[in-house]
Amino acid sequence: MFMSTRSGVISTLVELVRKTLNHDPLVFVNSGLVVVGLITSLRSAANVLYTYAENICLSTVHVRAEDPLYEDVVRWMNDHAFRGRNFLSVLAQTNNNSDKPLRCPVQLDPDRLISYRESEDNSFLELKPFRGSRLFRFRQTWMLFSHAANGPGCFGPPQLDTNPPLKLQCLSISLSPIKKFLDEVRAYGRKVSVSNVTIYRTTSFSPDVVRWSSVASRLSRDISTVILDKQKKQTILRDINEYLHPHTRQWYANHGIPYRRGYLFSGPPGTGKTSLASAIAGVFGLDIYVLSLLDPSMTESHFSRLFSEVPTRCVVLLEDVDAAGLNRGDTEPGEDFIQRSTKTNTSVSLSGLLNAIDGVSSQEGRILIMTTNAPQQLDRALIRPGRVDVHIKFELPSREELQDLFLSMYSEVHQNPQFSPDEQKTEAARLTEQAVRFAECLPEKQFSIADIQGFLLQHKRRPEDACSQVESWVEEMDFEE
Ligand SMILES: Nc1ncnc2c1ncn2[C@@H]1O[C@H](COP(=O)(O)OP(=O)(O)OP(=O)(O)O)[C@@H](O)[C@H]1O
Repeated sequence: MFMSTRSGVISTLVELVRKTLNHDPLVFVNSGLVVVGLITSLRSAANVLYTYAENICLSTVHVRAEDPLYEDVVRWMNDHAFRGRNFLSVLAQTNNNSDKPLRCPVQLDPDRLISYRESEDNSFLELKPFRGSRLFRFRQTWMLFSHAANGPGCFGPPQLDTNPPLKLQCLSISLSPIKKFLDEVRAYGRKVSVSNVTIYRTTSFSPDVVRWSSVASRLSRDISTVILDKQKKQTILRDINEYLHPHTRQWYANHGIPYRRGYLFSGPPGTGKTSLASAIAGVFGLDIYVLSLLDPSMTESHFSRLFSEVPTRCVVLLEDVDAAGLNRGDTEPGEDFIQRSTKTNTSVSLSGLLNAIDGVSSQEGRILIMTTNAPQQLDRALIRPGRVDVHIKFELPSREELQDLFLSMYSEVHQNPQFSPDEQKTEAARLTEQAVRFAECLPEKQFSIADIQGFLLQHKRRPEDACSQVESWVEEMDFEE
């Protein structure tokens, strides 16, 4: 009964369409089926052809997200192949890294507060091509750049926080066109970031996936702005200079010694350990890879993998190594000390740390800098030669260092280009005299440079105020302690 009603409705509908269009509707249905079939067959044929071509005449190079090359390729594509082209799917981001100085609406007047809401903002909106495939031409060769959204077969919004690898392809039986492209990309990356230091930190994408990601690219700190005993500064610079020299690498290889060098920077907080590490990276044109043993997402296997994934020449900065509490504890003679650790604040064991530093998979050519406030708490195994080759002790500043800090803070005062050379000389002499006075008002080896810098920052442009108020600041600080 129900069946006969339904077939009745269908035949009425077919009759209606036939009368309206003057054609048999089944012809449309059949034609539609043929078109769909054709499209499906063409797509499968294209897929087969593509796979075939990929195997025999398409060169393909994959670039993993954690490799520094990834950033270089993306930067090159944005600055060249994507420039001036319209894209419908882009990643919008606020770029705060502009080096352009903020134009100030009015002259600085200490008694007049300025609201910047209405003023020019030096951050800008960047729209970057994000995911998808783009065909572009590099030196007469067509190349395909692909940046997948999600894994194959996934629907939904793209995962913005995970970076799948990049794919570069070109129609060639040799990899040489892509290799040339990558050489160009690297050279461009070096040119753009010549005076910058890129800082990489670990990012946890999931409990199993912890990767290096670049978190900042900054103008490198001038080594002369780091206040440290000249002898110590020279020692470390000479040592690193010699270590990085290509002949040294060969020397290590000839003598069968693993090509690695480690430095320990110890001293009270705020004395310049991290500042020196970043200035060193700037001097030698290296990037910094920061690792923390206290990172809750850091397991022992992540730690050793990340250590082995850093590039050949870079600074690996392991900050506050003492804070992890890694040491062997009190051991009986002959006891396997590495297994017996005292209570720690990290899931990386002492043996895991030692293995990462100089195990077989540890990267050669890198510079390891460990910083600590309490070197006496470090296990001897961690700081033995081979793991720590040079120990630089940072101290609270001496009188001479206090003067250096003062002069470095107010260097623009006498270098003012509006002064004649004679005026500059007079100003320089006055500043030196103020620096001596300032340093005499401060007790030696009591405050850290960070403390004193904090005070000087309150008088950025007025060295005479810093001189006249430093005594009361010392009294205040003594009282607080
Ligand atoms: N020796 C120094 N020369 C120049 N600036 C310094 C020096 N020491 C500290 N500072 C200033 O103090 C601040 C903190 O310095 P930094 O982070 O390098 O100290 P640190 O010794 O690494 O401290 P912590 O042990 O707490 O990590 C920075 O702004 C830095 O400019």
